[in-house]
Amino acid sequence: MYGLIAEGHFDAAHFLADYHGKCENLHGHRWRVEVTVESQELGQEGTERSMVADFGRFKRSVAAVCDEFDHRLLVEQGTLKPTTVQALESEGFALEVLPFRTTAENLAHEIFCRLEAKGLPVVQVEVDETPANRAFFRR
Ligand SMILES: Nc1nc2c(c(=O)[nH]1)N=C([C@H](O)[C@H](O)COP(=O)(O)OP(=O)(O)OP(=O)(O)O)CN2
Ligand SMILES: [Zn+2]
Repeated sequence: MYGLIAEGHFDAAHFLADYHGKCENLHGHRWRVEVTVESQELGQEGTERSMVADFGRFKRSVAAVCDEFDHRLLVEQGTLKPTTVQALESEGFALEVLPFRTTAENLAHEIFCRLEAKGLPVVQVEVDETPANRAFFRR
């Protein structure tokens, strides 16, 4: 098996509804993202001959997905009143409303799916909320 690993990161704010602790309040993280791709075979021709994927293409794809969350308020759909969402947007704040609770586990899964949709042979996405808090999604 061959593999590559690329790292990305994004800074964002979030809160965990129903948490019953300090994380229910709005706070921020610098999320670190580590993506692993694997393949039994290497490319046969062209730019990606003898590669799992071009490091450049791989890194840019990871960065592009991280950018979709960067400097945004990540909001689980339905956890803020529509009038609050409208008020924040009318102030010019960028929100990313997501159909899941914004845990590191769910973010790892979402990033996995977005990278897979770009055609990368992803096998694992690790998401660190802090150097001590790490989650991953693996398939
Ligand atoms: N399994 C998970 N547990 C928690 C998640 C998560 O995504 N998955 N997220 C949070 C919060 O987002 C929180 O920001 C991080 O939790 P916590 O470790 O409690 O906070 P600190 O890093 O500030 O830790 P201190 O030890 O208080 O400094 C909670 N749980
Ligand atoms: Zn948090």
